[in-house]
Amino acid sequence: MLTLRATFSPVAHLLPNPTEWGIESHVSTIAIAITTLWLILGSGYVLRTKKDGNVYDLGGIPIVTAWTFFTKRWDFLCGHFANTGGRMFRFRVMQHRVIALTGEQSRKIFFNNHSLDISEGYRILLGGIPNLEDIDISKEFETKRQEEIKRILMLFRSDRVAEILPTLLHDLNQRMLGWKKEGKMDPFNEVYDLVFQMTVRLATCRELAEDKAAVTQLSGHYWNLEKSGTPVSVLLPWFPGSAKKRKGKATMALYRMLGSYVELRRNASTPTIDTIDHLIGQGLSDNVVISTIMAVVFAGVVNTGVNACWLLLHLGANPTWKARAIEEYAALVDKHTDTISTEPLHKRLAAVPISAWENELPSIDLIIRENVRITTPAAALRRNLVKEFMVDDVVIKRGDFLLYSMGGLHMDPNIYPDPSKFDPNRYVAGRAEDRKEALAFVGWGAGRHPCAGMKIATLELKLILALMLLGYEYELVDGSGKSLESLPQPDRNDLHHVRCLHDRSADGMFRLIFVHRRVH
Ligand code: HEM
Repeated sequence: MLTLRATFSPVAHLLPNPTEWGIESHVSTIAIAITTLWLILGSGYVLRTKKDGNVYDLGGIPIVTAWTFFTKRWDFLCGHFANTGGRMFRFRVMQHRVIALTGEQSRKIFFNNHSLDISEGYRILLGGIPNLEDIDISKEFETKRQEEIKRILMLFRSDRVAEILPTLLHDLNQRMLGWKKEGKMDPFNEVYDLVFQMTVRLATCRELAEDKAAVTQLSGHYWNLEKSGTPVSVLLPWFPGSAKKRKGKATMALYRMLGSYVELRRNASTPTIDTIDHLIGQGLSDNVVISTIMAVVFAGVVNTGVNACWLLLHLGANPTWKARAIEEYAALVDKHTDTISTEPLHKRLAAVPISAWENELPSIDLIIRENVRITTPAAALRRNLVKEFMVDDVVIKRGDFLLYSMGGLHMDPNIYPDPSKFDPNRYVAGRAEDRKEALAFVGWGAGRHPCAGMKIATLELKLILALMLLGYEYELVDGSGKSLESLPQPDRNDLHHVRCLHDRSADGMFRLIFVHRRVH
């Protein structure tokens, strides 16, 4: 008679035979326990973290080891660098090998090596950016990256930005009027909305930017896509789960929506200075126009949103720097506009020339630099697409992925003492902490891929800050309305919003909100 033992499982022969239930079953149970323990200890030994020359191979079952890389990236990097004594380490994301670099020499290679591709790194390891294969027109979208970067730089040339400046300020003012004269707000929602509005104005056309419902709809598709990079969708990209479907749907919805505005502008009788018209005017196909808009939106919204929020938070918690910033803005307005003007603030700010915004706000430049340092996300990603090379005697094969923890660099106490402290004076002559090592500050990228939006993002931040500091009084309070004693740290695992650590207190209320009162 066949029993349960008649299977091909290697542990099946250890299973108790129901007909022999009794003393023998105890023996078998013990045998199972011993085998399981042996398997756990054995696999733990085989899969343990091992040093191989100058690099550590992370142990464990690859999918399990890599899981927190997707769910808690900051903790993943800090934890493994702590365990390896700050040395380079390797792990697997499915079939891919990922090497986490550290140190000055590796950093120089990471940011400068010509074999390393930036798009592939983010496309495969991040997932939450539009994968144009999802809408099956990838070939048409394969425009060369360099051409795209050139187009983006051209879009934000000073003369174009000067023309659009009054409209940007008008948009911000309109949105801020929605906050009422005084009240409370969650900066991580409201300030993000300001940034999204500016991005739409900068990247598309008037018909879209001035239709609030359409901007909200676009923002919904954007966030659906941004958040679709779940561990399952990245680790198992072929798995037809809800994240994959959501991503495909959001990509299609974004593409269709932007496409309808490109068509609208293509059929318009008179061209305007708006971005879509500018791109159409260069003879580009609809798909290239749409991919350029998407590149601007995806490169810009999160980074600029995070920085706009945290600038206001840091200044809210640092009265000395806030007072200095207000003084600098007031001097700018006095110098460039009519001092007895009764025009509303946003109109007076619109009269300040771009060159003054760029060159006459030195303290605010320090404040922004410090803010970018503290909020820089966990890691930059690359893929070696060309030929094998070495980093610190470790072979980087063709196809390998590399990551560099920009956040770790910016929080390194050997470079930036007391790194969590908001201290814009770190950069002034005499201290110059950001020059202690090569590329010690990478908040705007470095080497082969510096941020193509640095100038426009800095201007956006300065505009929001000017309207908030000159137009409002605000303070930071907790959910029960009490002034905050100290500013919580940014949650660097939260790649989308970088909200505060422990954002909600035990009673579910936000730990941090703004109480604001409009004064101008
Ligand atoms: C405060 C806001 C911003 C910050 C802190 C920021 C930061 C960065 C950083 C650190 C990189 C380098 C990433 C890497 O090396 O892997 C980068 C690249 C880039 N950024 Fe920004 N960025 C901001 C806003 C923007 C905006 C508004 C745009 C769009 C106009 C933009 C466009 C780009 C592009 C296109 C690249 C890639 C450049 C290349 O591939 O060569 N960024 N940014």
